[in-house]
Amino acid sequence: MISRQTITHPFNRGDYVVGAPTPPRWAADCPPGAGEASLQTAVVEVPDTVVAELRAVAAAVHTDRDEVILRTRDWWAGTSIGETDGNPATPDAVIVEASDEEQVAAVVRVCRAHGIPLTVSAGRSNVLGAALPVFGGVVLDVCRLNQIISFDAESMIVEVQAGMFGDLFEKELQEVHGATTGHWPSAFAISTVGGWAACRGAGQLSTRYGKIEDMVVGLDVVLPDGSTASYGTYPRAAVGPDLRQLFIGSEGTLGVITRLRLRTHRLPSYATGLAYGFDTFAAGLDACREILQRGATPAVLRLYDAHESGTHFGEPGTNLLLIADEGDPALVDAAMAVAEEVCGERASVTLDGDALLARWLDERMIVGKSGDGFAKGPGFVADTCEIAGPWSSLPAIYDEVVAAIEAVPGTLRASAHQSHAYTDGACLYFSLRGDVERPRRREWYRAAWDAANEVLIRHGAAISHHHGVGLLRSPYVERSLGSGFGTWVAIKQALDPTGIMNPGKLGLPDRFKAGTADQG
Ligand SMILES: Cc1cc2nc3c(=O)[nH]c(=O)nc-3n(C[C@H](O)[C@H](O)[C@H](O)COP(=O)(O)OP(=O)(O)OC[C@H]3O[C@@H](n4cnc5c(N)ncnc54)[C@H](O)[C@@H]3O)c2cc1C
Repeated sequence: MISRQTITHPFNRGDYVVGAPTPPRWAADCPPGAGEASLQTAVVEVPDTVVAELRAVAAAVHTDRDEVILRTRDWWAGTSIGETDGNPATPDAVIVEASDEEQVAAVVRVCRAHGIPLTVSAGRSNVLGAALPVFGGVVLDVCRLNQIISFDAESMIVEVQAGMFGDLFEKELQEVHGATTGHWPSAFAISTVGGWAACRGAGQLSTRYGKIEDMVVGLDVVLPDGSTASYGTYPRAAVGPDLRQLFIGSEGTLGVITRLRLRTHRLPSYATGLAYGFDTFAAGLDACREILQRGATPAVLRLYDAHESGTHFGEPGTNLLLIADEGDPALVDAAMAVAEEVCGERASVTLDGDALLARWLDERMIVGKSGDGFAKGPGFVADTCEIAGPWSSLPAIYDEVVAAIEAVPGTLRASAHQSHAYTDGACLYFSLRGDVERPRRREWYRAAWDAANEVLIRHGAAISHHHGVGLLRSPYVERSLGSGFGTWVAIKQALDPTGIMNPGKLGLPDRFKAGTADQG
């Protein structure tokens, strides 16, 4: 029901490009700037002879500066800050489009042979600068790898190429095969299946269906040496560590994902919803914990703090919890009965679940809501920061992150909702907005992120739950991983000894010019 609605509801109100990257909102009024690069230093130029080699093996190659600017823009706030001042993020690169796995491998081999940085690019919907070629080189666009290859109806496994956009993928999966992945990131129509895996993403119904790492049965990867490896065709294994998980979340630093095998589910036709209000955010979190720990996994379990209850639902006086489930009626009704019992004991008010679910269903894929309710002056910046921690720490993390961001001069407001829940903890999705003198936007932005991450690292929380790291969170990775960081560096060195794959990202040391790229 909720999954079906995702492809039948007109979420595309003329603002998504179908089957190709959708430019970020601000780009509509922002032609390519002629100023200096804002996020690129120590550029590795691609010699004409190498461009010729690339033309010989790939579907298309683009070198025009304006085209490079337009084809590298992403949805990161840090990119928009420079671009909207006429300083393009990464104007110096060569864009290479590949249309099949052999072309991907050939492009990787050319880059490897010449020591040229290679950054994979798909929907460019990431909010971290993850696909920006901060050291120039080659940007490998994989959006032409866009077909469903096969569907195993008995095992309910779909095999799909990595560059297929989410809306087209699910439409075919639902209409032709009667199945769904249940993976509904808010940006599902402007992102690709490979991008979901590369960033370790989460959909809105993850409490029922899991995150993308729970859905991947197998994947094919072109490794940094240009060879191809295939990982996994089975539900579980005990043949050493799970190598599939190495590439899920690797953000293009370990190879190019070309194909994925995903588990799918029967399309549900039954769904129901409930909504409650709580006096405090902590009381709402406690209800979520109890629902999960009693064994219920309602697909939607979203708790909004008082600010977001007001801006998203017109209920400012409470902390609103929206609960909904879809699937076999026997299971859905049982899960909802548990939720009703738990909230009946803890909530201060019962709200109109049907009406609030209908409102959420109508608006859930509309992008850019974190800035809702604020006058957007020339120095306005809005962003989101999703994290995960155990239930025992979440109320303190919520209070302290909000306080830390709001203590940064120029902050208008920080707020949060709980969006993905587990038996042991949950994801808190913070929104931060600032309004400062225009030249101070980047300074405010980094100070707000630094302040939030100090709290997260002190509490041992995951500094990202599903957006990933990219350029934005790179400065925090070493402290966040602590004694495990050395393992991560060793894996990178083993798989990519020449360091060509997406340098400057995921907190890894890079050989091009360590630490010089402005990290937004
Ligand atoms: C408004 C909005 C809402 C969002 N909501 C959600 C949400 O609900 N849940 C969620 O998880 N995310 C969300 N995102 C973030 C974003 O959509 C995801 O991270 C998405 O998975 C990125 O996919 P993409 O195809 O756009 O990848 P890109 O942005 O093109 O790339 C992202 C990173 O993955 C790498 N990469 C991409 N494809 C491959 C590949 N085939 N092989 C190797 N590396 C690759 C790139 O090099 C880069 O490092 C949202 C973004 C926006 C703008």
